[in-house]
Amino acid sequence: MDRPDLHSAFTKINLWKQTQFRKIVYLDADVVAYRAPDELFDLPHAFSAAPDIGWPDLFNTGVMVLKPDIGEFYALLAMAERGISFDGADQGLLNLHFQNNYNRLSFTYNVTPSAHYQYIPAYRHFQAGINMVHFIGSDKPWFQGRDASTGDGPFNDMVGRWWAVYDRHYRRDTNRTISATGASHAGQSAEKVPEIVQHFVQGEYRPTVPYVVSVGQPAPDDGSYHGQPSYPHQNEHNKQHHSDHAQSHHEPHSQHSEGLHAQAHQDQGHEQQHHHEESQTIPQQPSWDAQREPPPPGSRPEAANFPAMHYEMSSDSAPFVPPPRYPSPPKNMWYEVPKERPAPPAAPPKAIFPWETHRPRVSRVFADPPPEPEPPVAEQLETQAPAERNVSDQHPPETEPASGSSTAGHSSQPASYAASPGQTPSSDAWGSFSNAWDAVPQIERYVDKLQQKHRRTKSAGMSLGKLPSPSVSVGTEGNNTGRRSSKVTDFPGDRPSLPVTPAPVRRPRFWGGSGPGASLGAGEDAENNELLPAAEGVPAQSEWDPVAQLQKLAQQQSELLLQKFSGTSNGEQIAGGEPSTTIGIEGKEIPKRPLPFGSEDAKSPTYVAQSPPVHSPTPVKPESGASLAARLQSGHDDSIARTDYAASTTEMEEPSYHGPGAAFEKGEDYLTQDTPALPTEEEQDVLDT
Ligand SMILES: O=c1ccn([C@@H]2O[C@H](COP(=O)(O)OP(=O)(O)O[C@H]3O[C@H](CO)[C@@H](O)[C@H](O)[C@H]3O)[C@@H](O)[C@H]2O)c(=O)[nH]1
Ligand SMILES: [Mn+2]
Repeated sequence: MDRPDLHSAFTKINLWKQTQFRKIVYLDADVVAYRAPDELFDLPHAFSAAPDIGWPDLFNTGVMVLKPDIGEFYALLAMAERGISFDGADQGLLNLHFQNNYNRLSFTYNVTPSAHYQYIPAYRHFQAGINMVHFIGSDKPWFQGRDASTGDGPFNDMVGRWWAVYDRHYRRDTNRTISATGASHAGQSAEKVPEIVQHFVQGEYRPTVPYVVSVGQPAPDDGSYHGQPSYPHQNEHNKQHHSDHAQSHHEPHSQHSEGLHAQAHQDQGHEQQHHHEESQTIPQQPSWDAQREPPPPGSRPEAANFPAMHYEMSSDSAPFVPPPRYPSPPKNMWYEVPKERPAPPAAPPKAIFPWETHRPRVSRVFADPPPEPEPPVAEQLETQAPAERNVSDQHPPETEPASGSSTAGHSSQPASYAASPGQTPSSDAWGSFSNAWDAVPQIERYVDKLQQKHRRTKSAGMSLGKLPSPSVSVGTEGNNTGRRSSKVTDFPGDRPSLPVTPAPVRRPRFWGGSGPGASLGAGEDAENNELLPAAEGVPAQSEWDPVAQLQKLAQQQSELLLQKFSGTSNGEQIAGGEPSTTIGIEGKEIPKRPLPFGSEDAKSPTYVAQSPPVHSPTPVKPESGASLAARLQSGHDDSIARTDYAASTTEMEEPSYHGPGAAFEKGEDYLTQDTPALPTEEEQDVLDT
């Protein structure tokens, strides 16, 4: 940050080893307290801090409430020794350590003004509740001098408060007469401002603007600062300040019941307590200008209802003597030093399917998309993976293989497309766009011929483009048998009228896995279905009992097949290069075998009984919502990822603890394996020598 002045900021971690204290409220030296934030000591949290204005996901380390903890200390020390901090100072270190596991304090405990503060309405809204102000950055008020921050605005308001505190403690008008009644300051003038103060408060001792004696402002008798500035420009400043702060500096809980009388609150002399230097005005009442008039007769005593808390600066002049030694790290302490930067995003997943690496480049653009996509080119077909073919009856032709493509090689021309009449776009589709080929009569004739052929094929009851039955795939694409055979809802003939594909859903693995019985009605289709809209007329998922439907289908299929294949053997020939299409289909009946062990009573997770309420999916293995959620989030568990959570009403439990790491999970033990503890001091000595 180019802040060499922060060279010692890491020493803040010593706060955590002050275990003689139950709780520490730490304030940066550049914090000014508008009131004493006593309540912070009662926070139950181990660590609290307020958001940082520069990056509000972070906390600012200028105000911290912490429970000293020797374990935390050694953890922080381990980081500090490695220089782990994204800003080179304590804020970068502590934010890495506590990350999001901190109790967020209200911003009013660490209001960090800046000269370019944008959110003035918020400041105006909340300013009455400000507890502490923190002058972050290198431009501290004492370097800038009091002339640097005059005028209206939140920043100058707050800088003015800092000077008010400064003046109360250090103002010595040695060579300046502040007012006509300056004689009352004679006693003070004799005192010397400590050199160190003069050194730091450069703005005060090397003023850029000559001070002008102000006449006519009565100086307070006790010499304390009463918000009545002594210099003309300060007067200006404070008048604005005054009006800005109307009704703004009441101590939040104090009752000003006698509000009928505007009051000038006497400052209590301690900045931590009450800064009612400004005359308070109650807006609905005619205001009394404390600077010009005496208090109205009969007004109540000023500040009569203020709490009588009193804070003294410590008068203990004994220097701090650290204890001879601090406790060693706790036994079995396990601490994983957090990574300074988040891990770089994982590389894109490795390509599995051929089309991921050989994706054809899109070269044609149509102004209006045709009703049906253009036919695929042969090269594309050859790279189609079998898994995609399973849904050839649902995918647009673009991603759909022609059946002929399985006999790869002869399909490097449009003919291969036409060999799949099932996918020939309608003539309407062709009419909606044109290309150079349309003018070539030979091509037109060729297409006509194909279409005739297609019609014949159709009438013969064979749909060439459809997926073969399980046994077919054995004959055509041996290595893909497993995948293709999982499809039981494809029929060599017309599709049955039964609704077989309900609204697209994800299905869990246990329903559709690779086991022989489990392949019924699931498999890859579920994934592919996701991309597709629900078909019209298809029943809602909730009404669809796959077990019943599949049995019905199995029966219908056998009947259908028996019917078809008893008479139309030429269907195979028309199939164009797939002579084995029907072999094995006959007599192939989906057996009524039992469901896989353990899932006998299982309903499809997407099947919902007709009676409310809706139930969540029934996993094979019962699992708590929280761990489900965790696995779901991690994205590692495929079976979870495929579960239909949209239908689930399971309440996801929020983890109750966000500790720094798994080893610190609440209620759990440390990792079973011991990580070597930090060396003891004796060991360190040996190591050092
Ligand atoms: O010579 C020094 C310098 C700093 N400090 C102490 O260290 C604190 C931090 O320095 P400061 O100048 O206040 O830093 P900020 O400008 O407030 O910068 C931000 O960044 C710092 C480094 O991360 C954090 O310590 C601060 O809390 C955070 O507000 C000071 O308040 C002092 O308490 C000293 O005691 N002596
Ligand atoms: Mn600071």
